[in-house]
Parts: sequence; C-alpha cells; structure tokens
Amino acid sequence: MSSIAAYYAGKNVLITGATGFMGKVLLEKLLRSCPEVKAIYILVRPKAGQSTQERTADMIKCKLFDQVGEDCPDFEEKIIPVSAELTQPHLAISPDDAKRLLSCINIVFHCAATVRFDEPLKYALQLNVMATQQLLVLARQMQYLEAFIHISTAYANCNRRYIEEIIYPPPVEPKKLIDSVEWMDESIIQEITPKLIGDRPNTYTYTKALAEYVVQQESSNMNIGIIRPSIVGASWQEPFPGWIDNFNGPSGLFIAAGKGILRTMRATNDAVADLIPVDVVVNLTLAAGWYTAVHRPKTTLVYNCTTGGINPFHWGEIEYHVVSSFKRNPLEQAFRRPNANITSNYLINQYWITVSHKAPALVYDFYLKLTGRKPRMMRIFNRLHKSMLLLEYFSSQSWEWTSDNVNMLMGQLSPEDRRVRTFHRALLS
Ligand SMILES: CCCCCCCCCCCCCCCCCCCC(=O)SCCNC(=O)CCNC(=O)[C@H](O)C(C)(C)COP(=O)(O)OP(=O)(O)OC[C@H]1O[C@@H](n2cnc3c(N)ncnc32)[C@H](O)[C@@H]1OP(=O)(O)O
Ligand SMILES: NC(=O)C1=CN([C@@H]2O[C@H](COP(=O)(O)OP(=O)(O)OC[C@H]3O[C@@H](n4cnc5c(N)ncnc54)[C@H](OP(=O)(O)O)[C@@H]3O)[C@@H](O)[C@H]2O)C=CC1
Repeated sequence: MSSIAAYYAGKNVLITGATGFMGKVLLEKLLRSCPEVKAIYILVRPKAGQSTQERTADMIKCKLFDQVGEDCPDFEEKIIPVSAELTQPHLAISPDDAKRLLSCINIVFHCAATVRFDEPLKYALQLNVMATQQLLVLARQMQYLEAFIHISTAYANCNRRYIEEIIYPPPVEPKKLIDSVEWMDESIIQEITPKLIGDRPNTYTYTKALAEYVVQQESSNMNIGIIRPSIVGASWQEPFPGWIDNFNGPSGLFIAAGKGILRTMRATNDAVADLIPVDVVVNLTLAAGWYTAVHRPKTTLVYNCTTGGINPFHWGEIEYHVVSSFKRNPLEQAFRRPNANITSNYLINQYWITVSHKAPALVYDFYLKLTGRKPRMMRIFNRLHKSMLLLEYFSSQSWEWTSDNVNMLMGQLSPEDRRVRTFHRALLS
C-alpha cells in the first residue's frame, strides 16, 4: 500500500462541495485509491426537492463511480451524507451532526464555492468567505483534526502577473466588507461592486482572494494547506479519460464549437492557456492532505496547481485541436461543421461574429418561424457571447505562477505514490 493510502487508512474525512465537479472526483479517487479510509462525510444541501440522502444516492450512480464500484463494491457504506447549507448560520448543520463531526474528523477538504463570474457580491461573500470562516470555526473544534485543505484558485490574485505560492494581502479587510454589506441594500452593493473588486475581473476571483486571507488569519493551531488550481478541465486518466460534468471555463465553449455553433472567439493566440485535468488536481490535493497532516509544516503552504510553467499550451493552438478533435469525434445533432477562428483583433472578431454567428442565427430562426417552430438560435448566441465576454479576461493574457511547493511535494512522494498520483512534470511533459 502506498504511504499516502496508508495514511488515509482508518481516517475520517470531511469534504464540502462533494456534489460538484472537483468534489466528486476527489471523493471517487479517495474511495478507490485509499480503500482503507474509514469514512467520508460529505456536506450536501437538499436541492430541487431532493433530500441530502437522495442527492447522494443519485450522485454515486454516475459513470464516474463505476470503477470504484467494481474495485470496492461496498464503497457506498463509507460515504456519510450530512445535510448542510453553507450560507446559513452554523452551515445549517444539526447539533447532532456537528457533534459527530467534531468527535471524529481527521482531514477536511473544503471545495464548496460559487464559481460564477457574475455572482452578486453579497452571495459570493456569503459562500466563498463567510462559509469558509464558519467551517474553520467548526474545524478548530475537531478533536482529532490533522489537516484542513482549502481549495482556492490560481486566479485569486489574477490582478498580478507573477503569482507566488504565498497568501497576498487582501484587497480589503474581509470583516469590514462583511459588516458593510450586511446592512446595505442589494442595489447599493451592485452599484459599488466594480469599485470594490477594483482590478479583479469578477466577484469570484475577488472573494476567493479574501477567503485565502481568512484561512490564513483563522487557522490558529491547525495544519492548513491551500490548493490553487488553474483552469480545471476533463480528466486525463482517472477514473477514465474525458470525464467532466459542467460547462464551466472553456468546456462549454468547446462543446458549442463542437456543435458548430461557436466559430469565433477573441483570445490572444500566444497567451498561455493554463488548463489542468481534474484528476491531476485531485492527485495533488490528496497528496497535500497527506503531507500537511504527516509533516505538519510550520506555515500554511500554498500549492499553485498549474501547467503553464511546465508544459505551456496556448490559446492559438485551440483552433487546430477543436477542429481535429471534433472531426475525429463528431458530436450528434451538430448545427454546422465545426470550425474555429481565434483572434485578438476586436474588429476581425466582430466581423466573424456577424458573418458566422448572427447572420446564420437570423436565417435559421426565420426558417424555424416559417416552419411553425420557436426561434432559438439568436438566444443561444446571445448567451454564448455573454459567456465569452466574461471569459475573455482569462484568454487574453498570461500569468506566471511559481511552483516550488508543488515540486517539493512531488519530491516527498514514494515511487509508488508517484505512480499512483501523477501531478507533475512526468505527467505534464
Ligand atoms: C472558436 C472556437 C473556440 C473554442 C473554445 C475556445 C475557448 C477559449 C477561451 C476560454 C477561456 C476560458 C477561461 C476560463 C477561466 C476560468 C478561470 C478560473 C477557473 C476557476 O477558478 S473556477 C471555474 C470558473 N467559473 C466558471 O468558469 C464559470 C463561468 N460561467 C459563469 O459564470 C456563468 O455561466 C456565466 C458565464 C455568467 C453565464 O451565466 P448565465 O447566462 O446565467 O448562464 P448559466 O451559467 O445559467 O448557463 C445557462 C445554460 O448555459 C449552459 N452554459 C453555461 N456556460 C456555458 C458555456 N460557456 N458554453 C455553453 N453553455 C454554457 C449552462 O449549463 C446552462 O444550461 P442549462 O441547461 O442548465 O440552462
Ligand atoms: N472548475 C475550475 O476550473 C476550478 C475550480 N476551482 C475551485 O474548486 C472548487 C470546486 O469547484 P467546482 O467543482 O468547479 O465547482 P462546482 O460549481 O462544480 O461545485 C461547487 C460545489 O459547492 C457546493 N455548494 C455551492 N453552494 C452551496 C451551498 N450554499 N451549500 C452547500 N454546498 C454548496 C455545490 O453543491 P450543489 O451541488 O448543492 O450546488 C457543489 O458541490 C471551488 O472552490 C473552486 O473555486 C479552482 C480553480 C479552477
């Protein structure tokens, strides 16, 4: 058994955001690669009329869990859903559940967040900052806690071009901001948000930066690690290649391109597209949990989980890969043959939007109307163009992240663990 798997044996783990994209992969990898783990408690909110238990039962039916179902048929018994709502006081965890968590949890992985770029600031603060504070309060009371791993983002400090594995001073003292927005009318907050977020592009990156500072300030005597993934995409190897369950980041645009809908996008061709597979991020996250608990670093270590410094890929290369990939694996019911044009020139992009997006959409909607059907193409393009405007900030420039802590962590792994948990040069080159 690898030393990381041996560490997690007999441990009780708490995961927030386990129903999310990364949380699911983390849950699955922990179950499959650390079969002796004692229990994994997952905070799951009731949603869309489904209870916490029903959501969890549905979740583990998804294809992602097929392999672990074969390897460890009783894996479901190790998953303990706990009802929670992270924007509520005490995370809406019942006293009995809280008591149980305090008495047994050894490692916490905090993945839950809102990742929407257009999230109203008050909600983003509630979920990404205040819920993190609340979770830290809970974690501080856990009698047997050995590590608390917070999932941040490589873009928390995207207002800097060179980002080190350190926690930077926050744009504002979180408590002051939280106290202010508590009494402010939503419309006032909306109005001052652009001034508050300053040189950050959205409330997501702004609140993730605040959360890192909160984690550092409220860590007291806990062993804490912070993981900063860049743009997380589909799985590379595990549990099988190509698994993803959302349209976030470039994923939705790749699908839109594969359907022949999206044909032009504004991006800087030689800007680094720092994409990283979700299983690689999860491997690093589990390794960081092990290292934090076993080696107990004196300070909170930050891990920039990025690829641009190791094996850079560029947005300009996307055109070729989009066209060739969808030629090999065409999507069903495509609107048109996929084609891709990436340009940094605003006017050229506007020309192609008119010629390749708006004109065909108008013609097709007119045809739908003529044939008695509801027009829909223009609405789809409008949504896509909104997404693209919000994503352009990230595709029009490059960042440089240091990775000393990631390199150090890789160096600490046994040969067996390096084989099982690739997250480094060997993988990315
Ligand atoms: C010419 C060919 C080009 C080929 C592709 C080129 C790509 C290059 C550029 C890509 C740059 C990507 C940079 C990503 C940077 C991420 C950096 C940070 C990463 C992180 O730390 S966390 C992840 C970041 N968060 C996100 O990525 C979320 C971003 N999305 C949003 O905030 C919202 O979706 C958005 C954009 C505000 C739109 O909101 P809204 O209009 O309310 O739409 P919904 O989100 O409700 O979605 C409605 C509907 O559409 C589906 N959907 C959502 N996004 C996309 C998309 N990008 N493409 C296609 N479809 C999308 C969504 O699933 C919903 O469907 P329903 O059926 O549920 O209604
Ligand atoms: N995806 C990416 O490219 C990157 C992600 N990250 C970080 O990774 C983490 C996970 O991201 P990702 O998996 O993509 O996000 P998802 O949106 O897929 O998942 C978010 C998770 O948070 C949970 N959640 C949201 N709101 C609440 C709430 N009020 N109460 C309880 N749970 C809640 C969701 O639960 P529910 O199912 O109930 O909605 C879901 O499990 C985040 O911290 C994000 O910042 C960092 C860099 C890149």
